[in-house]
Amino acid sequence: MSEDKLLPLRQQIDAIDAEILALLNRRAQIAQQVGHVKAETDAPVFRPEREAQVLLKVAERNPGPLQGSDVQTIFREVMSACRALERRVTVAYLGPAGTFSEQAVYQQFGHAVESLACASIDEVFRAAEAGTADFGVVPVENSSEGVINRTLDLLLQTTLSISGEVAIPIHHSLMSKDGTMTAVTRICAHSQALAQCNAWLNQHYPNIQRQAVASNAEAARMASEDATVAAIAGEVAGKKYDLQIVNAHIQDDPHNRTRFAVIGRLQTAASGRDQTSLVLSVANKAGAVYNLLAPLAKHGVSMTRFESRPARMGSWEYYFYVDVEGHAQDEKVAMALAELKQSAAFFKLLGSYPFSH
Ligand SMILES: O=C(O)C(=O)C[C@]1(C(=O)O)C=C[C@@H](O)C=C1
Repeated sequence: MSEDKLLPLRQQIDAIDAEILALLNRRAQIAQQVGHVKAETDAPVFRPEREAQVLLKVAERNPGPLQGSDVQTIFREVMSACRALERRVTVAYLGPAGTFSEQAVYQQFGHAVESLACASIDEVFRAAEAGTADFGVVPVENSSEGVINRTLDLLLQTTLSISGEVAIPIHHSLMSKDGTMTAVTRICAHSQALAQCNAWLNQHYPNIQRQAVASNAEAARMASEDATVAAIAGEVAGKKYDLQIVNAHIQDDPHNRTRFAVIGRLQTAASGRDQTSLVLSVANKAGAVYNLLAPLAKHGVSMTRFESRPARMGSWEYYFYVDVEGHAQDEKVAMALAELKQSAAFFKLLGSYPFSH
């Protein structure tokens, strides 16, 4: 009988689990001591640069057979639980629960956090600015649909910094109460999700009405109460509202991803592999943008992202959202930024934080 063979293997697993448990609690005790040291100087509990270093190190050291990314998921939760012994941080996000924004919160902070669902991106900023939340998580850009304008506008005005970045794959599923489309007369989702699945919907359900609603989670809630509604949402939202999958992964771009910014009062220290975000504008004359960016090339700083937004002041002026490799305190980045600041009509450092791709 295979059970006879399983028993000794399970005994070995039990013994190893006891060792892991003892080690985890030893680690937690040290984290508590770290917490006391930090409390003496009112130092920040969440240290994104340190967590990024720990996660990088475990992936590098991992001998297998466990996959590096799975080991990182485990250690993210270990650090989250240890951090919660120091203090449980509160993180505001664009709700309701079950959205990809909530998933981004857990991807950055692990599950031992207090997550605070907000009704709008503005409210996430307000919660973090007012201190109701320690951090906020806001969507910045979707790989198929482009930038989230409201977030870019609010980053321009806020007193907060970007302290981290999370990119998560966005997989949409078509779901209904019974897992079929028999009774369905309406497909509901957030307008971005409808756009991201447009070609698939045209091909498979060209004659079913589509309706944009406030969020995919709201669509899932509607579908759970009404058999004539199907929702497009992530599977987390589907599970939350007990929906069945009609078709999984229906987004037109299989590599569809959304980047989220972690915003807070914290200025993240250098981790060794960092990125810096800034906003610039220049006077409207020929060659101005080219000249503006010259200091980056001069100091050998790579630009990883360049996005322009109209300044909305009547004239055709633009704000440029630029990401560069490195931390603002790295010597060559610091020199390049000082020169950029001198020549730009407007300069705002949004923050430096661990590189996450
Ligand atoms: O090293 C610290 O500063 C800690 O508080 C410990 C720890 C960890 O568990 O490793 C926990 C929280 C911080 O965000 C970083 C790391």
